[in-house]
Amino acid sequence: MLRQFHKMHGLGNDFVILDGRESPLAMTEALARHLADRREGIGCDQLILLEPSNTAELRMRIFNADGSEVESCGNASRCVVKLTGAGTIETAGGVIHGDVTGAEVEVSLIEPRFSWNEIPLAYAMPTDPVPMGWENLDRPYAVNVGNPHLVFFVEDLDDIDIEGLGPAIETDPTFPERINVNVAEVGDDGIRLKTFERGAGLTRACGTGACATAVAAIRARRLSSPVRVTMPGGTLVIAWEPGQPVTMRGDATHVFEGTIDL
Ligand SMILES: N[C@@H](CCC[C@H](N)C(=O)O)C(=O)O
Repeated sequence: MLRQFHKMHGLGNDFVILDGRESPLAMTEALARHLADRREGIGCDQLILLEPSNTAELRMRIFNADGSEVESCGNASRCVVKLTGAGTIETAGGVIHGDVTGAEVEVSLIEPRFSWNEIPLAYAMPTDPVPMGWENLDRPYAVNVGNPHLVFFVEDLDDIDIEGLGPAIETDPTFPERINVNVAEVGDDGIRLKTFERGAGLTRACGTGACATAVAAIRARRLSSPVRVTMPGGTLVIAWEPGQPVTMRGDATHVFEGTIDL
């Protein structure tokens, strides 16, 4: 069965996007993993499947490169807004609102959540910060912006072996649904950030990670909104006021389209 796909990225966080709105596609963990494979498939950090929605203009399902289906993806939602023109997108993590503003795309995610059972954590404990540590990373802030994030603030981002520490933190039993791991350095110009993504590893940028990190910094009164978050792939501008959804603005790039035999 031949299917058309689009390859897009947001700041180097890359996606294969399949449109199942008119001809449905039964996605499995194994098929998602195969398509995401950079040697034997097309290659991406996340596979995105578009489907019809009863509550928004379309539904977006998100599969990490390891095949796991997850709730939200900030960079992919900007790409889907750019590709389809949709102003509302249903995800398992809530409805996302989007708007193209010149070369950039702005999306508004859900109102962030902070309770231990909303992250979720395995046990009742504080989340601002979580009283835990892993080697030279400790006392992270836990934030759910549709998907679960930990945010570690450090003095020097370049001192941290995030690829070495990421897997143990992501899969720690404290996080029953695993977790995305963000390491952030606050500076005069905003935040420098690296994210070890659940199910995908170190990526060049993570939109929900940038949102969770900016929200944690604003809550801790280290910065005020809007916040520039610079990742290896580029910069996003994140805005948030307590009690409101968090918004993100940045590039979304179409790379190519093609056909694959499934
Ligand atoms: N790259 C994404 C987040 C993708 C999902 C994440 N790895 C998870 O498992 O929750 C983004 O731009 O937000």
